[in-house]
Amino acid sequence: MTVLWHGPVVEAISWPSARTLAAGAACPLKPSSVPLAQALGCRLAEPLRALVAVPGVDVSAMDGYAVAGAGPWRVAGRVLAGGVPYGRVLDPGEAVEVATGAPVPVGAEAVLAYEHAEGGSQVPGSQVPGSLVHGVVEPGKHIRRRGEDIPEGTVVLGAGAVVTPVALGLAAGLGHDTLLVRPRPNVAVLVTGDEVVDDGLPAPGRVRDAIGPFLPGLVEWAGGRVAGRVRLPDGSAPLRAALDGWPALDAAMDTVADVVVVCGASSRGPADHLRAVLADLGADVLVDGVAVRPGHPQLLARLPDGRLLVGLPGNPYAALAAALTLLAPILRELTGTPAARETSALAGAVRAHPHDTRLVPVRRSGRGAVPVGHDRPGSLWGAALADALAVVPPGWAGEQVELIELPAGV
Ligand SMILES: Nc1nc2c(c(=O)[nH]1)N[C@H]1C(S)=C(S)[C@@H](COP(=O)(O)OP(=O)(O)OC[C@H]3O[C@@H](n4cnc5c(N)ncnc54)[C@H](O)[C@@H]3O)O[C@H]1N2
Ligand code: MOO
Repeated sequence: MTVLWHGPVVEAISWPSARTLAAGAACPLKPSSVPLAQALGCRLAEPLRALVAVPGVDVSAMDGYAVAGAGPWRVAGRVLAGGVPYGRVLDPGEAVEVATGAPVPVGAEAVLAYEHAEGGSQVPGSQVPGSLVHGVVEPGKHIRRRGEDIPEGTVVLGAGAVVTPVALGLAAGLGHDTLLVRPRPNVAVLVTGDEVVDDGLPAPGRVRDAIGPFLPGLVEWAGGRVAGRVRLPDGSAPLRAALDGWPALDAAMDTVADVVVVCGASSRGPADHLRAVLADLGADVLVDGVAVRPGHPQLLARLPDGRLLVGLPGNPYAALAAALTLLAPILRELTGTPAARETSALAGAVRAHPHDTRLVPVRRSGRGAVPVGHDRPGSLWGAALADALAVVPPGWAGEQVELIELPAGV
């Protein structure tokens, strides 16, 4: 809740300084070894190597006959993928019926696919041993040699690569059960405000929580995960209890939070208790107000145990702007993710602020970034229409602007 402020005015830092300071306040989390499925979306903390060669032995690439020497070939046996390998060296003039992926016998020089063989059985796999097959083969045809796709020990992905669904499949194929990754930072979310309700139509004087619902997706997109969300009534005691009782918060989330986010209570009214509680706890306030619109009353503090706290304003669009200014750079730094920078011309009328950076919702187009409007601090409408926020510096005179990407849907 915001009420009139009668205290001293604190100088807000510039928007670029706030973002740099936030990134600088975090250090990459210690790498940890996790089962494959849990590594999805994380970044590799070490290069991914092939623990085995692919294929692991010489195998057939086709269903047919592994043959030695010139034809015709007398069929001497059959090997299926996963079956018992053929026990002896194939002599010239001999063939072994093989399935795709089955190891070819030592001595085999090529594989004759069923459809190119004559004299063999019309029903694959039902070849009468001792019968003759005819055909034309090129040396080495349809045999995948050991290590031909990926030699053992090869680095297939570098440290820092994102573990995508495909990378998980690759890692499994190369024999990995676990991966050493930068873990996803755990974020605890505290939503304050007596007027804030979680479901249904808000009664007069109430508002629906519009910040709690966008944070999990935003946090995930920036490399972290929301490990728990706690609703707090207004007042310093509940906030103090939640932050002072951080171990209790960890226990409630069943994990250790790396970052805590407080929604609302960030402004300067006597009823906005975050600063007082932080002072009381002995926290080190690193950012206290940023010269940006919207999102002015955002806050970054280091708690006495070293963990970081981000204070987001209660107005939802202001909260989004603040989350992209302070929270996203912290999460990227914790996961060792380099920041991507994009610039664009602005295709539409935008008025710069004399002192503050403006974050303007835009849609990228061939003509440049087009402002979509509907950008009042209390409304997420414009940001929902947009795919990026344009960073319009104070006094901007029409030059290219930086774009901050907005989290896309999945
Ligand atoms: N005297 C001053 N007053 C205000 C200043 C200032 O510098 N001096 N800054 C204004 C700005 S800018 C913002 S933004 C807000 C931030 O206020 P708080 O962070 O303290 O948040 P509240 O006062 O609790 O709420 C503001 C507004 O947002 C609504 N709200 C709160 N939480 C949620 C939520 N989870 N989902 C949706 N809407 C929420 C709340 O009902 C209020 O309408 O302070 C200005 N005042
Ligand atoms: O953070 Mo406030 O938007 O700047 O309304």
